[in-house]
Amino acid sequence: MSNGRVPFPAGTSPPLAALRGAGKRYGAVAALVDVDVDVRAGEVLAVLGANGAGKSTALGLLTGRIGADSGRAELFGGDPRNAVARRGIGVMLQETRLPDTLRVAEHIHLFSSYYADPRPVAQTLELAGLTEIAKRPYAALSGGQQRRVQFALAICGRPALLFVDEPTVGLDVEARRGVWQVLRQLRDDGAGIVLTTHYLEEADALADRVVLLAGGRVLAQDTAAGIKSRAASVQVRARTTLDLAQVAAFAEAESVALEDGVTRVHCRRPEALLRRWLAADAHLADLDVRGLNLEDAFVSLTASHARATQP
Ligand SMILES: Nc1ncnc2c1ncn2[C@@H]1O[C@H](COP(=O)(O)OP(=O)(O)OP(=O)(O)O)[C@@H](O)[C@H]1O
Repeated sequence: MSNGRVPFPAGTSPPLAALRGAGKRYGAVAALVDVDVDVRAGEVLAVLGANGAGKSTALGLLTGRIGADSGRAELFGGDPRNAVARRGIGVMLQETRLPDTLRVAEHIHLFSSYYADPRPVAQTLELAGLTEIAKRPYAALSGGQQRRVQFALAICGRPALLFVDEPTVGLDVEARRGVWQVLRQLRDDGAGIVLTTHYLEEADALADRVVLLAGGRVLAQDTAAGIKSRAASVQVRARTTLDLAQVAAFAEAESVALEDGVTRVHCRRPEALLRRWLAADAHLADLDVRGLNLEDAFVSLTASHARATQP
């Protein structure tokens, strides 16, 4: 265990940060409604949801950037708006403006100086894959390289709790895998990590737990495997002469989509669906039935939520 933190048996450590019945409105928009979430040491919590679901608002409350209208946010047992509590966190936001003229290593030196026990700068550079470009001015970096600098600034202080908002957008495959590896290493060293991402493959690869938000509410909070099992359990794909509306009208169909000429249906009772589909289409072809990955589960759960909340 590094960083001098005391290990707790899994599931028993007090949360590093939490939302307790938290709500936030922007005028008529309820960005978050009665949200309960916590994140513990040694886990990656992925906060998932469609655009506008409330992910950034949840991160804003947990990091003290915005205040809750109802309920509360906690950081290390205190108020996240307290600057002392915030010293224990590292944050990588979606958009960050940094002085263009400073060089990569200078940025990291400067940020490290804000923390009580920062990592050696050379180690931060190495972890973020920046060693070769440490002397380059920030303005001379590509978008992906600038994103890696922002990641370096979030981890340079050895934070007990790290917030990373879409950390791998714009990164090439190798850099993305590098960030995943560092996040896993920090988690294994005992840090808590809150990750938001639209790459569900990324959440599947990294998350110990997933919070799925829709319309500002928690739709599901579970392990990735648990989320998958809550969703419709099977995906059926086939080429069909029926149009999408005809397939969507099948009683068993939870959600339907057309991709490259293949119709995809999420359902709980594939046998019943198939009997109906085969009876309706004598030319059904290229049939494929399989379990859901996290992306399929996300689509299925959010589609059921949207149907349930339609006026
Ligand atoms: N400063 C603001 N003023 C007004 N409305 C806001 C503000 N910030 C967020 N909202 C609204 O609150 C809701 C939740 O927004 P939020 O940014 O938390 O969603 P998100 O899940 O992070 O979305 P995305 O995936 O697009 O980043 C949205 O309807 C958004 O338009």
